[in-house]
Amino acid sequence: MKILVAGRSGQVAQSLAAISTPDRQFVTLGRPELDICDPASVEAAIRAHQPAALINAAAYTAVDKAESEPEAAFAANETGPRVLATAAHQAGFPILHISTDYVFAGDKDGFYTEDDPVDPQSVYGRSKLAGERAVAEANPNHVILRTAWVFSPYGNNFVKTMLRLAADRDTVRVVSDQWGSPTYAPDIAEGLSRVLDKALASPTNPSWRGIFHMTSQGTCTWADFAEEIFRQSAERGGPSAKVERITTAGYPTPAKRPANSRLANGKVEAVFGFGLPAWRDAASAGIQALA
Ligand SMILES: NC(=O)C1=CN([C@@H]2O[C@H](COP(=O)(O)OP(=O)(O)OC[C@H]3O[C@@H](n4cnc5c(N)ncnc54)[C@H](O)[C@@H]3O)[C@@H](O)[C@H]2O)C=CC1
Repeated sequence: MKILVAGRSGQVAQSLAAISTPDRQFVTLGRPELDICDPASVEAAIRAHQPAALINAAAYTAVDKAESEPEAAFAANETGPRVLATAAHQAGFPILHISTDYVFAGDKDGFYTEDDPVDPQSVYGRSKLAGERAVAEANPNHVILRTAWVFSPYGNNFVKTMLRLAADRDTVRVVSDQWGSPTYAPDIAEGLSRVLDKALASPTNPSWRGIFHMTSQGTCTWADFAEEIFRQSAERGGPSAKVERITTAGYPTPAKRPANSRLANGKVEAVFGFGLPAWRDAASAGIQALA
């Protein structure tokens, strides 16, 4: 069985490609042959591969750059998901779509559930929220999985940045007033595959449709995450640095980040019967893969 994955070079797309088996082949496609904003290229990919489902792992993820490029962000994060969901609906199969903690304002005291009101504070967050709505409108057969703080052996991410910085400095300044769950893209890929099991086995069951939160277990600040990365890296003889804890105000960025990105995972556990590993175990797997 083939599963079409939009986005070939991204962290989640490459993690899906890595767990392909002869029984479940994740066919990852990206530009130029598959542009999610171009209906003709999406329809051609579906005709060529005859997949059983579609996963959208493509997105515009440059959070700060999005503030000055809203059209590009909305094209990839709203138009593209609508094109994919429409094509999947016409072909009669489900779409799994990935979204983000940035749909929330980040000012809640406690974990965000799927029922909490959204209130994105950045262009990226607004474009991702528009994408969630576009997918839900275009294809009732959808699962939208919101995740956060993604890292992996692939592409650019926080773990790689910390290890690179530690290679040539003693101290790294990291914000310590934003909370979330560092989530390992290979764990997201396993989670998507578990979701697919149910979605494909009982395609008419409405309980698996809708929005779900899926992050690592446990929460921390970016500074905590950096300290754990350096502790584990040092244990393996890799680069390490001291973390200087700073506030968000001390590290101004064009896009506002949610102070609280803690997502409650109870719904995905109840409906799909799994949870992702704890973030420290995820960090360990990531550092081992990079070593
Ligand atoms: N990176 C993170 O920390 C987080 C990511 N997410 C979401 O997770 C999903 C996967 O993220 P990552 O794997 O980290 O993203 P990534 O930035 O590593 O990969 C995105 C991929 O999409 C491709 N792409 C962009 N526009 C395209 C188009 N028009 N046609 C085809 N491909 C296109 C890019 O070339 C890139 O390969 C995204 O939906 C993202 O919004 C959610 C929360 C946090």
